[in-house]
Amino acid sequence: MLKQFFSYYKPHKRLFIIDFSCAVFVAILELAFPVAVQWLIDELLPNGEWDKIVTVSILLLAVYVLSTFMQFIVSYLGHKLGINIETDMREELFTHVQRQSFRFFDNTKTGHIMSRITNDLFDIGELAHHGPEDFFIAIMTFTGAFWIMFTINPTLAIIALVIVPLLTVLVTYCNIAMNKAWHRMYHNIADVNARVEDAVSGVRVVQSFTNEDFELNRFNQDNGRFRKAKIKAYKVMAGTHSSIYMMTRFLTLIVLVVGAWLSFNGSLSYGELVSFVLYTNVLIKPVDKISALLELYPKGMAGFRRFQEILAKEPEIKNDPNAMEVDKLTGNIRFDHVDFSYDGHQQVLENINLQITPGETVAFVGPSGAGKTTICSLIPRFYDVNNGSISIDDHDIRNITKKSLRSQIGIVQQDVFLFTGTVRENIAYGKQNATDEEIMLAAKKAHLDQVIADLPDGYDTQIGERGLKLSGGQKQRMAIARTFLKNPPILILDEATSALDTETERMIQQSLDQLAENRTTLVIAHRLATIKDADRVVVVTNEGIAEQGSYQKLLAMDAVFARLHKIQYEKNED
Ligand SMILES: Nc1ncnc2c1ncn2[C@@H]1O[C@H](COP(=O)(O)OP(=O)(O)OP(=O)(O)O)[C@@H](O)[C@H]1O
Repeated sequence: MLKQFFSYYKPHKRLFIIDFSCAVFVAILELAFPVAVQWLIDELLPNGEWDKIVTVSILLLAVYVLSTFMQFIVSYLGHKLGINIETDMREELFTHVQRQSFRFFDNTKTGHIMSRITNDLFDIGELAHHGPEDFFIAIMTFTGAFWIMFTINPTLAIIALVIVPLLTVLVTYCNIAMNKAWHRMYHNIADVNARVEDAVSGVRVVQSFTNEDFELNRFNQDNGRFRKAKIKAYKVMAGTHSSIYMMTRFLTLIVLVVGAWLSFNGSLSYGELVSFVLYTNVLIKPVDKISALLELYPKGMAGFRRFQEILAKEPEIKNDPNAMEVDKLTGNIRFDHVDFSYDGHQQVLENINLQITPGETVAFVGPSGAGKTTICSLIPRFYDVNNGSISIDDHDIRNITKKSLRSQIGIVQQDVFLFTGTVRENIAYGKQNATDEEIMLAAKKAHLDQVIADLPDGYDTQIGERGLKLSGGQKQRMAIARTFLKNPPILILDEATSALDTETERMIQQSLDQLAENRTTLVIAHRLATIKDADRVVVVTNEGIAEQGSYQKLLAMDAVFARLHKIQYEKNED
């Protein structure tokens, strides 16, 4: 995992080298300071060489100004390196998530994805900045300080070193405990995010059921679990820091007492004693750094592991290496012995055979849950069939690139999703490089031009998050307009005309009829009145395709369709 982690430094090698070199320079200066102090006390002070003392002090001042500048560079460039790596990872993750198939989103909570794209990556960025730099500098200063201490007085240096194995055991133990604690905490914050996402996007349902207290209760449970996990993580962290603090102070004390005794016996000069105590502090600093890394490393690595987990999930629907681009399909769709299951256990479609000719309008009707939407979801390869095949214009859709296949299919759903932005941007979603004229023409065809003219800023009106400032009918017309703009040869209309008043429905139906002209159209409709003019009606039941034919023919057959028809018209008469 570390190897994978370091591969993210590659594009920022130069930045890393500059940052790292400055950090090394700062560390060397730190090692040099006690030597200068020792020289000052033992050589210059007893001989009263004031001019030299002043020169050395000025030199030290210059060195410290330079060191401060280097510190600035280390801090600035180091963080820049961290944020660059974080940005790269975020882009990679976002691209990867965008490539995922529907099944991934069926099984992954949005809040969890958000958590990984924001919180996790923030900690990874911090680790990317501090991790290798602090680690190497800590090792360097530690060995440097120890080596100098050893040359001053080997006995005292070895006494000081005794603390190292103790610290190693402590550090390892804490590392394991903190790793666990942070991992748990990350899992819990992802749950909180998922809960917030649910409650906020579903706030209208929550409020209409006056279920605010219920939601608060569920939120509090997740939030409470997160609080508990975080407190535990901080407790482990506080224990780690204070144990390390105690050990390092204890070390200073030992060095001072033993050093004083050696000095009393004449084997250590005053300058050496002072320099030794100063070096003990230099020796302790890396331990402090490592203990800070102790906090960062498990956090960052826990985030990185979760980041890798998502990246390891290969998109289920992939392009075949030999997949071809299609330019203009005519819309000759064929289902050949198609079986499909969402979960691999429960069969949703079994042995479906269907042939749709170019330009034909086929309506799918049948009881709820029979698989009408599923049939239509297989055509743009939102899911792949388990057995059999689907072909368009005699090409198996698995041999066509996903992008070119989907560019040939337009989908208008009942539950229209619009993006935060203007009317213009939302219509243009159907064709990124559309001209204003094309956008206006599409709006006109969708009977939306008058509505837009009445909006305060016309095409530049902000429609609110997910189009909240528009009515249901207006949203649907926006979806129709952007499909007009896309101009695909194949059209899927998923219950596009339900839940609207008669006038709006009539208008939308007109737009849809116009949209369907010269295209192969699949309509999933519950309201039989809207499909009277369909070329063919396909009745889907839990057993598969029960019957198909023209509206009138199916009525005359007096079987499933006639029964559905009867139920619906009796209901309407009621
Ligand atoms: N994403 C999914 N994951 C798992 N099961 C699903 C998924 N979507 C639908 N199903 C199941 O597949 C079956 C067929 O659903 P589908 O939505 O295709 O039916 P439908 O005929 O379009 O129903 P409706 O008329 O109510 O929209 C149902 O049992 C449904 O629970």
